[in-house]
Amino acid sequence: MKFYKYHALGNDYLVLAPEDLSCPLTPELIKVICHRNFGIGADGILLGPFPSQTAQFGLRIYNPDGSEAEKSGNGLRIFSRYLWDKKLVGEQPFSIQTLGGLVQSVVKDAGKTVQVEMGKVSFWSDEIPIVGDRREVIQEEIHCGDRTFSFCAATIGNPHCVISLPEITPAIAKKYGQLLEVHPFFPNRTNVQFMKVLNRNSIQIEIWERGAGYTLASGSSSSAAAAVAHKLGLCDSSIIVQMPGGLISIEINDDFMISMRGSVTKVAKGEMSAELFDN
Ligand SMILES: N[C@@H](CCC[C@H](N)C(=O)O)C(=O)O
Repeated sequence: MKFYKYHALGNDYLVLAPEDLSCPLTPELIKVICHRNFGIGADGILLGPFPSQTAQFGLRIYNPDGSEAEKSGNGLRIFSRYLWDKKLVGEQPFSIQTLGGLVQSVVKDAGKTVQVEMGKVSFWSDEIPIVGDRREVIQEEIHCGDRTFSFCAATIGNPHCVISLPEITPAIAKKYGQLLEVHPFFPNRTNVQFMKVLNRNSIQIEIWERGAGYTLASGSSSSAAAAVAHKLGLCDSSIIVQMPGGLISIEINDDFMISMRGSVTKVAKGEMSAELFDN
């Protein structure tokens, strides 16, 4: 089975074309393919393009635990670059349908940069989803292990839990991220971001991704964390998000529509061995 590998700031994805699948992409198969020792290794799989009734291209996004994600910012930049590499798109904007909604994408700088109109961030509990009465989830308390955090919840198609702290570390994201991902507040689990506001136009985040664990960067996490910083009045509408893997630029309009811009790097193309699927 043919595969293409890309990374967006160290968040790595495999792109598989539906017509290249030699068997159904089951959760078990996804786990093996994404495994860093027993497979190729990836933070997720992008399966597409599919025909779509509403967009030029349809995309399915899978986490390395085999679950399906509604949206992925880095995944969308990577998939856009893949479409550009395949000469299916050029310099003009194009649309992609995900389970988490329709986005507009444009490839720039000879494929090195992609800008995605990611859609709208909502803080409404029923849209995220998060348990309890319908409300915008802003600075509520959540108990987790030996800590109680103040958090905001948001969705940009996929769910996010954003915690603002004076200092953040990878260790904090790893220790509490895995507990918050499966916290009973979030019926569909959640992505988690620990955020440090640096100034009116920049934040730093550490990320724990639903279904993937600790990652070096995330586009939907950048969008959600920047939207929270803006909603809380801590940042303006143009925000640089610093992550261990690098920087993403976020622009937020008055309706919390998000424009995300960042780099993509092509890593490899190859052929998976049938032996990989033996067990
Ligand atoms: N890496 C992604 C997010 C991928 C999906 C996420 N793990 C989820 O389950 O929602 C990004 O760049 O946004």
